Amino acid sequence: MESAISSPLSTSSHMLPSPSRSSLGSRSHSFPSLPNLRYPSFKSRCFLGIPFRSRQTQPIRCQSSNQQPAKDDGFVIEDVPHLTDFLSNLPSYPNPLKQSQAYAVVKQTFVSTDDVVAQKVSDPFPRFRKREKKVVVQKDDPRGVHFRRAGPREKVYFKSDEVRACIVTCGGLCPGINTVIREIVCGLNYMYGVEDILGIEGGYRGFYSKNTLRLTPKVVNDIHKRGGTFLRTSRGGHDTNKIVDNIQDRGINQVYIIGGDGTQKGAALIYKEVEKRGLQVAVAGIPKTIDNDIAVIDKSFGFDTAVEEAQRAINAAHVEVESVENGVGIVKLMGRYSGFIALYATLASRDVDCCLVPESPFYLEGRGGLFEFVEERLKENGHVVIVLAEGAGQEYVAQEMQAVDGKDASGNKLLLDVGLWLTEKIKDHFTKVQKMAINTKYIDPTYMIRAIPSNASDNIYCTLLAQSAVHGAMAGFSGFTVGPVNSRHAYIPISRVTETQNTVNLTDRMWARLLASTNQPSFLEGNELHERVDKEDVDVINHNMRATSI
Ligand SMILES: Nc1ncnc2c1ncn2[C@@H]1O[C@H](COP(=O)(O)OP(=O)(O)OP(=O)(O)O)[C@@H](O)[C@H]1O
Ligand SMILES: O=P(O)(O)OC[C@H]1O[C@](O)(CO)[C@@H](O)[C@@H]1O
Ligand SMILES: [Mg+2]
Repeated sequence: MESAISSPLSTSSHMLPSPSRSSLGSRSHSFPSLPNLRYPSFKSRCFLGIPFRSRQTQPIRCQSSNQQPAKDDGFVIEDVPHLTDFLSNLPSYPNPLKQSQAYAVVKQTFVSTDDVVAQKVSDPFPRFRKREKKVVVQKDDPRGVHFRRAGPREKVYFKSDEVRACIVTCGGLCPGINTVIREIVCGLNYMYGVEDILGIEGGYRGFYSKNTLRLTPKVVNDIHKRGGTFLRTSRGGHDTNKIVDNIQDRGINQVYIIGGDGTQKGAALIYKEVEKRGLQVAVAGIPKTIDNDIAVIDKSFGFDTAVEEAQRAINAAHVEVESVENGVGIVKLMGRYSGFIALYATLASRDVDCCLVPESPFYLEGRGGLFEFVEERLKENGHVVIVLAEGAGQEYVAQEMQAVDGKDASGNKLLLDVGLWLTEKIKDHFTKVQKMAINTKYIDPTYMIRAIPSNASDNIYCTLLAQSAVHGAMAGFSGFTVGPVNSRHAYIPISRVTETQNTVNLTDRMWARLLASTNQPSFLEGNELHERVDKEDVDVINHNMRATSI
């Protein structure tokens, strides 16, 4: 029973009416406080009698009498909220999947409520223990941070015919959004018999400024073959109260939110407001970003597709510069604060001579600088291809352009065109300083790598994400994000995926692999430019770039 972990779940056969503004908004709810169950909770939940411990807190003993004595073995679970945390009498029902033909022959239809996913798979005593490292673990397993494993539960907290779900997509595009939309609709309908699914158009602002779309498996049948988002998207416009008012007004009780870090922050606020109002509304986040910078999860959907599409741009640059004398190809790829697309596209291609990412400051002049490297490669091969992430070298461009600090509607800093800047710099240097004729080709495929449908593996990944989100919402979890951790899908507290961003770790083997593959300079030793942008400056710049006005 789920309650072993989190809550005294009632199995009464009565269902609370679907929340509507009139039934819930006007009442003031005082739900009994459950001292060891509430969210943000990490403070005092128990797992098999062992208290969960957050990264920040010390273990706290569980108060219920039937729990085993606490043992501090460093096992930590970062759990997600459950509707029963604040709706203690919420009835549950047997999961209709039991009757579904899809799961009829599955050995273990339901995820064991004790299953958690280890954030890091590392055996602290590999020499002494003769056992396999496991990703999904149960009791007596090693210390470390764990998340609740995603998947269908034996009990659900919604009657299928009382579900009114909605889906919204926010932020920039990403291959696979339509697949996620499709699979949420089909998953709800085929697995749980849900028929009432609404599409919120045009991002968060669509909740309060647009009519909804009715989504059925038939309506979404083909959308995965198209790029973009069937529901359209926007930046800005997050107004928590207006959104939750609208959720209440429309009687929506499951909200699926597809979007990046900003969107997930918005989802956390929606969940908090829903909890404050005591609504039986499951809020599920599906993380999306082309930049692959979402913390905790292994990889974000659409990333592989984008890397694949980037090959075409790199290939074009290579063909162009190979065909002329002293050809210098420059390809700018997306990646605001993290250079994953540039890194992986470079590693995949083998035609790239040098990859520049925001995480690794580079410099142009002097020993070990980019100009020297370009010159060497031109002498050696007659051509050179540089791939750079759009966020790379922003500080240098800003210094020279004295640009005004522009922001988009969500408060994200608008980037300067580093590709154009670098092209001009290289041109200038070789023509004026080196007196050497070069042939530059600048390719900026920015939107082309994200405005396409997802490839086969991303499609499968999107399906898993969507189904995991549906299982989680039906099981009564809320305020969670879903995603693979160590290749197993898990329910992750939203704050864990928004508190930091994944960036390319320069001390990691992957960056070393790239350096080894391109044989480019690491730019660790620098001249004037490098010295000017010391670590402190880079930190300040990064901080400023991350700052949003919301
Ligand atoms: N801190 C925040 N709190 C509440 N809402 C936010 C916050 N940051 C962003 N949002 C809202 O989330 C939506 C999307 O945010 P944003 O434009 O930053 O894209 P994103 O979700 O980060 O996706 P990506 O950056 O990958 O394109 C916008 O509607 C914005 O208003
Ligand atoms: O031009 P738009 O649509 O605001 O999106 C651009 C940004 O969105 C992203 O794709 C995702 O954050 C970035 O890489 C890029 O800078
Ligand atoms: Mg973002």
